[in-house]
Amino acid sequence: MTLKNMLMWDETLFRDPDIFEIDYIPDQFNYREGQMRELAFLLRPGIKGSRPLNALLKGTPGTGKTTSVRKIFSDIRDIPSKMIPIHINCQVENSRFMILSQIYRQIKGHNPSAAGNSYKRVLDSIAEILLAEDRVLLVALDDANYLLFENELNKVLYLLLRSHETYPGTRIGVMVIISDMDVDLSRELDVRVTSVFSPTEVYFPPYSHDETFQILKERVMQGLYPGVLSEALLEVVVDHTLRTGDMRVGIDMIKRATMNAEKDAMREISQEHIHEAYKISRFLHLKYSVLSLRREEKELLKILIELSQSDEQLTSGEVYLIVKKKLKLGYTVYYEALRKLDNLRLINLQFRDGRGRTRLINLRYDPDKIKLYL
Ligand SMILES: Nc1ncnc2c1ncn2[C@@H]1O[C@H](COP(=O)(O)OP(=O)(O)OP(=O)(O)O)[C@@H](O)[C@H]1O
Repeated sequence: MTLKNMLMWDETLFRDPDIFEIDYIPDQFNYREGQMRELAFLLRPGIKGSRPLNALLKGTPGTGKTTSVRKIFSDIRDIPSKMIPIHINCQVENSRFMILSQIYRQIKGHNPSAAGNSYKRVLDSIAEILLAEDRVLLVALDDANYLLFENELNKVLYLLLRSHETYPGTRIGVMVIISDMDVDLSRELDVRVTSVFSPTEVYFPPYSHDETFQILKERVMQGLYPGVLSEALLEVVVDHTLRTGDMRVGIDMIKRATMNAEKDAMREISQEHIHEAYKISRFLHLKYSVLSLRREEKELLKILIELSQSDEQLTSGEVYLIVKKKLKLGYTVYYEALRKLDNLRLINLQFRDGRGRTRLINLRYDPDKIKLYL
């Protein structure tokens, strides 16, 4: 095909490409009825104006937590309700000030005034609105594992859940969403928070083989023309998806495989198209984790990559000597950054027996792959 013909080519295998977008909310959302019911039960008091019950949603990435919350929030907005539901993506809004500003923005439709440049002022304004309008606030902290650094989760929960002490009459409920199953919140939260935060836990188990197959099949039927992806090859996609445990990988693979087939001007996806797609889609997690890092965390990761080229086992103590010189970070900030990389599963931090605080550091991905996103 000439380049011109390629640009003009308007045949597509996608019936609706939006179906495979990352923020698409599916109409068909099966296998999560139990969790949705439980959430509805917890939130129900908020509709009438009481404080909703707090919830902790747990489950590995891509098990439908965000989608469940978005669907319930959309239902709440459709009925007469005193509750204002606010969804916060903590990968993006990762400090107390940013979260409060985002809550304000979602309520008012614009930024807090420039004069309100402290979290306290923003919280004052939010409380004022809630009291004046007799509204209840429900805040979903999605991917709250990103707030486990620098004590942000404690700070945010403290402000939201104890707001009635500072602003009597305010009612705020919180949903904390965690996708890292190794996180033990009871160890992360301090007493001032746990004394007011005893959430009901709602668990999102990984999807089974059959569930994954049905969910992906539904997407294919909606998003692609008939015959583009055979059931046998869909099985291959399902196997890869189960291996990563994240439904997003399957959805992304189907999109990429279809684009690969289009590029070859084929009407059907082949095994090779899927194979090529998986090479990229399996790194979805890596990509989003690296993109969410702060500047100094990225710099630290670069140093770890550089040092990992030698055969020496990396230890936290030795790496610090280099980090101190190159990045001028204090030990606490450095150690927090290491912990974050470990939490995001970019590195593995392991205790070494009998050597005090020093830890062994191993990269979890091929350094060349990480570099692609740095
Ligand atoms: N039961 C389901 N039916 C249809 N699509 C689903 C279902 N569960 C998950 N998905 C799809 O899988 C993708 C990931 O789901 P979602 O973002 O809700 O997961 P999550 O548990 O919030 O992940 P993370 O912890 O990484 O934020 C989304 O594109 C969503 O539409």
